[in-house]
Amino acid sequence: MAKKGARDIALDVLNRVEEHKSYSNLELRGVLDRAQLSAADTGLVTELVYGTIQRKLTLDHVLSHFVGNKKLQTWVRNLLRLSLYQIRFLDRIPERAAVHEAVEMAKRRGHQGIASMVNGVLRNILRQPDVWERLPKGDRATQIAVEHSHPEWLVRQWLAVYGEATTIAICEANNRHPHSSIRVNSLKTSASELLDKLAAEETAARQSALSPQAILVEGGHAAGSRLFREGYFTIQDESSMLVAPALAAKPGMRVLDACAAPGGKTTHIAELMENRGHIVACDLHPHKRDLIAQTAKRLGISIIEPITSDALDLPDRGLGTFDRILLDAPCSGFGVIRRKPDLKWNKTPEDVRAIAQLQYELLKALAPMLAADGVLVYSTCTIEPKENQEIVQRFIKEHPEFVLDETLAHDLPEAARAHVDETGACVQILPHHFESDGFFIARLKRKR
Ligand SMILES: C[S@@+](CC[C@H](N)C(=O)[O-])C[C@H]1O[C@@H](n2cnc3c(N)ncnc32)[C@H](O)[C@@H]1O
Repeated sequence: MAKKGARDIALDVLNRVEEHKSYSNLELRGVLDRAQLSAADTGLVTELVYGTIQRKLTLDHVLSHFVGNKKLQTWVRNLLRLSLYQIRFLDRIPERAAVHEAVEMAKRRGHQGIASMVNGVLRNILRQPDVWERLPKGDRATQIAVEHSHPEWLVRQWLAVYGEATTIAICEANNRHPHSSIRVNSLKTSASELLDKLAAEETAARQSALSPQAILVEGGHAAGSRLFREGYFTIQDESSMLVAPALAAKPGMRVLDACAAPGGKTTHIAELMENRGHIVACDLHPHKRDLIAQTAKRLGISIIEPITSDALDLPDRGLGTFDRILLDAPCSGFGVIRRKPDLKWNKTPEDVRAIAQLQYELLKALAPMLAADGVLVYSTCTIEPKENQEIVQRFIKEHPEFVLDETLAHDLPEAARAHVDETGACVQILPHHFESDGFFIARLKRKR
């Protein structure tokens, strides 16, 4: 059988994601592992899958003018979306090539009738480029949702919280390519030394504007490199690198990281503690315990004790109190839509309500484990106030022994300080601020 090309493989992934309601990153990884493509084709398949999912609503809106209410088979709809994505959003693929390829794929997978329909629809769209500017009937929320391809309920929610300009900026940032960033292992090297080492290996890299510990790298192959294997760095988003400094843990302290896997922040905390003290790193899922242990070993860290437990049960495990507690809570993930485009289509307002309830329960359960004068950091990779500011405000109200720590800015890098809110204790990074993940961090203190 002839080897499948990049577009065929991308179409297979899109079909599987839709038919099995599965995650595109998992489907993609499985297919790419088996297909053994060149680096260029791997990049193209990834771009086609993520891009088509990311822009789905815009593509469907344009298609609706040409196919009306016609019921299309899943693969035919996905083929049209995939081809339109290339035509509209990828400069490097000539329009004719995209149409030709789509027609050939339709012939191979279906029959001449489907191929003619695909040909007709795509050529009609090419003849009417102004169709991309035709907004749907409805209010601004409907229009922004279609133009920037986000679910309408989410756009409505963001409009109410952030206003129109910021909502559009968030949506646009979500549709751009994420940077790849790495965190320098300060136990082993410095940012400038690592930049030299990367240059010697001809990896294009530059210092991040957000975090002094972050380096932006081109290409996304960092995990396969010798420097990674030897523990010089960790792959982590720049915004996520603000959390460990916010905890302000000092060498020798006892620290609890309650939702720790895969250990990105736990290992960062250990590096800032100069690998002195003790960190209990808890996660619900037994298989994730090994991930934390492996990462710690690779980085040369010995102070992390990974454990498996529901964080809600931790107070009953006789662990004593801690000087610092991090709750990097499970969340809707709406700050990382750039990396996981399926998220925005799969999550519902009910999911947000349910996860907010769990977040509050976790915070409440961990509170008694913090020593007097201790610091608790609550963080999420979402931009939903229901999972962020509202949780923290409710917690403070119901726990008079805690206060918001208004000195958070002291422990944040200069660039992030402008985004600390009026309480002085919370920071919300939005995806367009630094082209990094949307992240929320709050710092609370237990009174003496
Ligand atoms: C946002 S992720 C943590 C990321 C991690 N802090 C890092 O920086 O690598 C949330 C984690 O919480 C875990 N989790 C979810 N519910 C939990 C619970 N009830 N108790 C403990 N861990 C939980 C998930 O398995 C997931 O690994």
